[in-house]
Amino acid sequence: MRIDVVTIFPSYLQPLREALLGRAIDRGLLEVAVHDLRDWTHDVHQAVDDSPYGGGPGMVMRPQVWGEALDDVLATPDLPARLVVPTPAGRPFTQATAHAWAAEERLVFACGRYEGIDERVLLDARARGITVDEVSIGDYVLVGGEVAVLVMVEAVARLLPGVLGNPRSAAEDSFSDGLLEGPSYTRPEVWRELAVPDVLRGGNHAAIARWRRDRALERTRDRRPDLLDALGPDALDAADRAA
Ligand SMILES: N#Cc1c(-c2ccc3cc[nH]c3c2)n[nH]c1N
Repeated sequence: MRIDVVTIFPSYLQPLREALLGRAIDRGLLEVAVHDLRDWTHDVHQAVDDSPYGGGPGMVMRPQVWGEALDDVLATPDLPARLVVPTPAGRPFTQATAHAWAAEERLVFACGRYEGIDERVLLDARARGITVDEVSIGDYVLVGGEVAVLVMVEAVARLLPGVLGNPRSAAEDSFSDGLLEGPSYTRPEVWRELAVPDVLRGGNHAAIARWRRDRALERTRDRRPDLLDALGPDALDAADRAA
């Protein structure tokens, strides 16, 4: 997968080259290119924003600069691409989104700042046949799109074949079966007088699977009842309903 990020703060994306993702890049599983939006300005001040039509607080990012940047970035390399624009006004970015995007050849992320990007940039891209996704990583407001891109790139990249050491991790993590993951334990057996649940040390794999499912159901019921509602009535069997 090829990922391009356009931003006025390229250094914000440096964490993508650390740890697991850095190793995935080094192994050629992922290609990441970060572009400084100011490279497409032509004035001495390298202006990327201007006052909003209609008034209001803050500034809006100029369409000319974004248009030229996306023209170049989307054309090189010329791969089928999905343009992703993080925004608090976007559709929710979920694990399902991450799975869908993991199948893409290329993702191009446009990081807004200030009050966002002039709407015509998105309209123009769509008019030229580019798939444009306006997405939000949560119901809170950030200062710019860069942090959201870090979140989304990590969520997508970890699903790419070979990136995670154990592919079962992605298959069994939270949301994979519609539920939150239950609690995890490791050695020692007892720590500060707190013992690991006996079932996990017993070796009965069916009992362990049942216990883990029950803990996941309890946690989901307690913290995210909306996920249970989304599962629908047939998703839970009698044992689940008894949990
Ligand atoms: N995704 C996302 C966001 C944002 C966000 C994204 C882009 C910009 C550009 C200026 N301010 C921004 C906030 N805030 N909260 C979210 N869940």
